[in-house]
Amino acid sequence: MIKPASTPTLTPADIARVALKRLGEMGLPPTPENYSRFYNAITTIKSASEQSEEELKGAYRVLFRVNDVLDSVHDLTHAVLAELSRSSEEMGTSLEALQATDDRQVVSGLLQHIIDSTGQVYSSVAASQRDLNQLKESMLAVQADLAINRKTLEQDPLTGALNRQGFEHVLLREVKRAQRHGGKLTTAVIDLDHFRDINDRYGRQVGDRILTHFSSVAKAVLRDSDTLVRYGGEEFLLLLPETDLHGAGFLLDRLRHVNLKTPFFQQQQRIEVRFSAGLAQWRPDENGHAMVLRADEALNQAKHSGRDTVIHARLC
Ligand SMILES: Nc1nc2c(ncn2[C@@H]2O[C@H](COP(=O)(O)OP(=O)(O)OP(=O)(O)O)[C@@H](O)[C@H]2O)c(=O)[nH]1
Repeated sequence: MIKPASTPTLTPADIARVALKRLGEMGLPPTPENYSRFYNAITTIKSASEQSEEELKGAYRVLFRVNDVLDSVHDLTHAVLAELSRSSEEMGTSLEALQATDDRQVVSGLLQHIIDSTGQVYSSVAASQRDLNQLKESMLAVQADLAINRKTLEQDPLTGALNRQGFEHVLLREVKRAQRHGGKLTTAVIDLDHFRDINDRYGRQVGDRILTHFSSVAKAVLRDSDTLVRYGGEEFLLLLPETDLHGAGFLLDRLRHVNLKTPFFQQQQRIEVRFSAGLAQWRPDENGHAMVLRADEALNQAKHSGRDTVIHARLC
């Protein structure tokens, strides 16, 4: 069931409430320092200190390889230029000598020398072209590594959905796009209901598989242009370009319907998971994070009004 949110705008107290909820989820005491850490977590890209050792190792491996390839390109172009300059000097000297003599034998010797020099330049450029082709292949391999690294950095390993860091990029891109084209953009923050009970009853491993199952169901109802994010433990976020509140409400109804029709089964036992959600449509006077906070606040209201429901944050 869809109900309008009762509070049209977010007050600082609303933001603080959302912040405190996030701090609680992270197990942090609500000190001012932690409050700003929360804010950073939601508004900025993960800092290097928060990246895992593996992520950093991968990033450094790629950087070293890029460095090696660039060094090789530098050495190669330097060698080609030196060779060209030497040959051009030699040919210049031969030409001068050619102009200064009428002796057929000397002319013939000088012409042969020019032909040899041209041949050397040709083979050295041909060798450099082969080397450059090899370097191009190395660069393509580095590019593939970068794509894998980026995936590792921006994807949630459990569900394959985007993580928060990946979401930051998509959010920025989609808000810019909506600004440029006067387009619509809506976000949904979705939280599975009573997930603690599921973990307690069936164990955390089953809980993990239910999270993966839910994200597959969500992916199945989304359009290619929509984005699914694992926003927190049992919390997901949808970013829906070219969609208004009405369309997003329709989509969440479909998600609810498909989710109930395709429950998770554990040893032939049906485990039904329901969800609450908050929806907010981007306003031209706000940034993407403000929209997400409004959706988060609407989600809070959905939880307080008994769960298994979707609340729309007011557009104005
Ligand atoms: N299995 C599993 N559980 C997780 C993961 N991340 C968070 N959780 C669990 O999700 C539960 C969230 O509990 P609560 O914040 O109390 O929320 P809830 O039980 O869903 O209750 P409401 O949101 O109020 O409906 C906790 O038990 C977390 O341990 C995860 O990656 N895997």
